[in-house]
Amino acid sequence: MIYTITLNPAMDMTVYIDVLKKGQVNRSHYCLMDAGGKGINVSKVIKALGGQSIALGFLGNDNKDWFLKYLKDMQIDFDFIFVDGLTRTNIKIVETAQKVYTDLNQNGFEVKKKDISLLFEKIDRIAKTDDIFVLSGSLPPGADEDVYVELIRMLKQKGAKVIFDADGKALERGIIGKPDVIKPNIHEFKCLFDVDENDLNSIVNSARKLIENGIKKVLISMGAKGAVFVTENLALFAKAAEAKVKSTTGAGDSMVAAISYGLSQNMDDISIFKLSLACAAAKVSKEGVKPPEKNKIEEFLEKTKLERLGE
Ligand SMILES: Nc1ncnc2c1ncn2[C@@H]1O[C@H](COP(=O)(O)OP(=O)(O)O)[C@@H](O)[C@H]1O
Ligand SMILES: O=P(O)(O)OC[C@H]1O[C@](O)(COP(=O)(O)O)[C@@H](O)[C@@H]1O
Repeated sequence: MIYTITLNPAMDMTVYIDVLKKGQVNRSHYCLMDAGGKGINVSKVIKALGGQSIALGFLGNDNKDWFLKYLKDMQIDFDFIFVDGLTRTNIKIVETAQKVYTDLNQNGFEVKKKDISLLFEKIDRIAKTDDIFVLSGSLPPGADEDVYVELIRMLKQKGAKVIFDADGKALERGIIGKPDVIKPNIHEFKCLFDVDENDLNSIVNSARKLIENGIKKVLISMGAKGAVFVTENLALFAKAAEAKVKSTTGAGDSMVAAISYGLSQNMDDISIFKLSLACAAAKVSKEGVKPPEKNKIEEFLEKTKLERLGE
């Protein structure tokens, strides 16, 4: 089974506006609301691919009804721990004139020690050998910065596979637990290594250091510039597919969904990378944080071209 863990979910409000004028009253001509947060988006795209996952993590008690209905309508299974307060609302501003995408993410509800204990107990109870766990997104206030490394160690001890996607300190600490796969975007990767984002070889060399330390696969996404995938035996690059971009939110999560689905289907690394690129391209073609359709993913899959690096 694939489990996604979202410790800091979000209601994503995507606001479409021609141009955002700072310091003025702005009026949006179109607005969409989606249940989001990294693992939740991963679960949505796994569903679109025809797979199954269970969404775990925390959810705020005060606005849980809307969130749960959204997931039920999408036929996504979940088993959350409810905490005091509201699940945050994250605002995604799409400026249609210049195609500028701006995110305004909140901190989120505060979790208590007892919430964290319940999470560890639940995961300890659930996790079995060969399960796939996706751990992704920011840590909510109150969560110790070592929560991810501890979860990863526990899951690996049980023989589960771990895919990890986080930012800043959470990423820095989390990789100490040696997750099987990580998917930083280039900005997150640059917090780990001082690389020149235009020099693909320097990115590959740095990713190899993580592989030497026990991480098996590293996918570095680079927005509109494409992505690099490094494993023990491979280093690949692909340009981003030409897509009519309607929202970039959830593009990275779609790649994580493709990796977890691919691993669950025993796909080889090349197929996993291609599927990641196709899912991301199909996602950016959708408005708000709606998951892509399977036929769109398949269309992009046919067009995906890879280049080998470092040979
Ligand atoms: N503006 C864009 N145009 C085309 N593809 C994009 C665009 N933004 C993202 N993508 C695709 O989505 C992938 C993930 O996007 P990225 O922004 O790097 O991840 P994250 O959402 O984690 O920050 C990219 O590698 C690319 O394939
Ligand atoms: O937990 P964080 O880092 O604040 O990120 C949460 C945000 O990221 C998203 O999961 C989108 O992530 P990506 O664009 O990186 O795929 C949103 O749904 C959510 O608002």
